[in-house]
Amino acid sequence: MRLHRNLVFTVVDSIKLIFNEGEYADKVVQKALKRDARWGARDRKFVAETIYEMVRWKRLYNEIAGTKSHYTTENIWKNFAVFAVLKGYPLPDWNQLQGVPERRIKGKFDELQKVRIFKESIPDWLDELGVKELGEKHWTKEIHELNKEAEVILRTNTLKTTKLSLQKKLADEGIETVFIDGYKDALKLVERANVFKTEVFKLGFFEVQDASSQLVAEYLEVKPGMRVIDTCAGAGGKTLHLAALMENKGQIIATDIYESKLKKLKVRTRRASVHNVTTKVIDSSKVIKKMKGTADRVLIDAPCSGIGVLKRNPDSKWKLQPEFVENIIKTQAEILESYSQLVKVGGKIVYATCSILPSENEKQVKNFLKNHPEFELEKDHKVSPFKSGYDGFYMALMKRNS
Ligand SMILES: C[S@@+](CC[C@H](N)C(=O)[O-])C[C@H]1O[C@@H](n2cnc3c(N)ncnc32)[C@H](O)[C@@H]1O
Repeated sequence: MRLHRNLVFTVVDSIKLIFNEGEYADKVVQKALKRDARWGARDRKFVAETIYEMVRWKRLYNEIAGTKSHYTTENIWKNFAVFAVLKGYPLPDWNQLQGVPERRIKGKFDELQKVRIFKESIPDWLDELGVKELGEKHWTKEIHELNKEAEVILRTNTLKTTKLSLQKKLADEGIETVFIDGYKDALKLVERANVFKTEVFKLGFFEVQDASSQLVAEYLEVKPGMRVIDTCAGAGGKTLHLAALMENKGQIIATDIYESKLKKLKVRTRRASVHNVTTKVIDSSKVIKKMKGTADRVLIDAPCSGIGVLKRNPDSKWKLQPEFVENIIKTQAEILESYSQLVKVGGKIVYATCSILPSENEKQVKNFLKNHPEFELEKDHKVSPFKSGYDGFYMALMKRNS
């Protein structure tokens, strides 16, 4: 296990882009991986994982290294030194790594394990919010889990193949996967790999989609031939799943306020051979008005804090602000109020988020039901990252009775 100069320099430059230029970690990682075509799988793995680790543990490393959050190149190297020492890399004889206090780093790390904001490397406000919403014991478990690296999960596109056949084809391309109990169409990668390069991806045989997220479309109880509105469709992760569950029969109207996302959705439908989706940009209140009371099923996959998916987006810990969470809670209530009206009498809606905060989840549903006696809650499901090992999600199925 040796540190290679060009890989570490790429990591340092990438951290600058994320923390000083405000770029998104996943985009920066993608760019970094294109830097040298000669890098092998192990080099690429080192670059991607080290960038994510340095983002995830920023506050912990800052505290150990005595660096401030605004980064000079010198400070990034100091944080990198903390990473290298804690991961057990022998330090090379480079100028940037002269005089690294290895014993002090290890001692400080042990000392900080007693303080949650440092141990779990989170901002004060997020820790306070987590404790307030979930209670200290529950929050401590969830945030610990949310700091682990996300596994790669695939959803079989049942319009094109079966899970077993997909597993065999991936194995032929050198990618080992396993089934996961309780997730009908999911395959889990045994080892991280770039699945987007495979032939089976190009053929539309699967989508990358976390296991918890795969529960949402199923929760809506769709059937072939139904008219379904996916109100916050984004780039269509759940739209594609709905289409597969509906066997491409019936109609799905995918809406969002961003046209750019719906364009990506269209590209994905073509690859997945999905034929029953039309898209509509919500650019005025008329779009919603026109569709009132017309749907058998409505999915409201609401915008949220994303606290349930911190594994996947560790930079959200630093980008998210308390004001954003307060505002998004108001937006969710408005969205639920307005889009629930799209369903017919006798039809059903699912309200879902990728958050674990009751304020964004069961409390929203409770408030909505208080003001809407025409709806009843059939069931709801909280997916705990700690208990499941996957993303944190919430979903509630409600029926419109009158
Ligand atoms: C959780 S994401 C959706 C993810 C998507 N359903 C999927 O499975 O890939 C929430 C989406 O809501 C959209 N959004 C935000 N405000 C909205 C609004 N007022 N009406 C409709 N969509 C909205 C965002 O653009 C974002 O794409």
